[in-house]
Amino acid sequence: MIALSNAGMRRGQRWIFRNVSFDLPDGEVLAILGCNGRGKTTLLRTLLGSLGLSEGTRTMPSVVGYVPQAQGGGDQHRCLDIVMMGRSGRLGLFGLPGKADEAAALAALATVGASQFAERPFGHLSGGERQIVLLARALATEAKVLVLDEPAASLDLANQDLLLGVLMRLRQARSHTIVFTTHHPQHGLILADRALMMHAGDEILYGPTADMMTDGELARLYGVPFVRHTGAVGRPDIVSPILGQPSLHPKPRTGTYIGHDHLS
Ligand SMILES: Nc1ncnc2c1ncn2[C@@H]1O[C@H](COP(=O)(O)OP(=O)(O)OP(=O)(O)O)[C@@H](O)[C@H]1O
Repeated sequence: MIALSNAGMRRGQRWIFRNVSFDLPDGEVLAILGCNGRGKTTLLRTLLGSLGLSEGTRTMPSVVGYVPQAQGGGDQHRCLDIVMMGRSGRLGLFGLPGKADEAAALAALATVGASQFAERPFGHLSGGERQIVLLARALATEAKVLVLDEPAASLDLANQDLLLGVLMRLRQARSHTIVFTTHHPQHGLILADRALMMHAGDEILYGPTADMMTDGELARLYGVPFVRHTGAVGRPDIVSPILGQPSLHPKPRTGTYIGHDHLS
């Protein structure tokens, strides 16, 4: 089980989030939703332990597979090397990766459908391709908990489908406990057993996805009304068996980006 209890994180005088409590059973998937700047990445980083909590407690295993938001660099490293870095936690202090580690890294690349990238420099890949390779690195850790920060953010529809397919298979196998943040509500509906919704004013809702991610709650979260389609064949919005059921769309409206500066 992974958990936060009455967790809060403050930067200076400003609370980034407060009153966050959840306990996610082994093998389940949690989606974290909220508007830009609501504190999702900060929450993940406190869950990972790379940022300390200002209040409350966390329960996490020591080894976690982490997929960060889009990452640059890596011109000097083949994708295989990047994925092999996921093995470092399994090596001793001065240990060097061996054939078994290379085999595990190649298997992880195959799992995400990215074997063709093994010899290519990581820095030469597109943002979406890098995201897929970073998922392979997380799988290569053999950690039972995966934490993904907006994993589909820079992926085109085909690669979203690929990524969701991999995560769906992990979910079906119940082999991993998975936490991910997303701006795609339909990804939460497709994948997650539970949802944590970060509303304005430190209002946190947590529970089974079907109870949390209602049209009304989503509309309240994002400040836009939602229309839900449930798998009608031939609709232009139905793009794949995975992405298409169900799909959610904000009702068309005029206007531009809305900021959500909810914090004092
Ligand atoms: N190092 C920092 N110092 C001070 N404030 C920070 C720092 N990092 C993030 N913040 C602030 O914390 C708030 C939450 O940021 P965070 O990145 O966690 O939000 P988010 O929900 O992940 O946003 P997005 O959906 O846009 O990725 C933001 O207002 C941000 O400006």
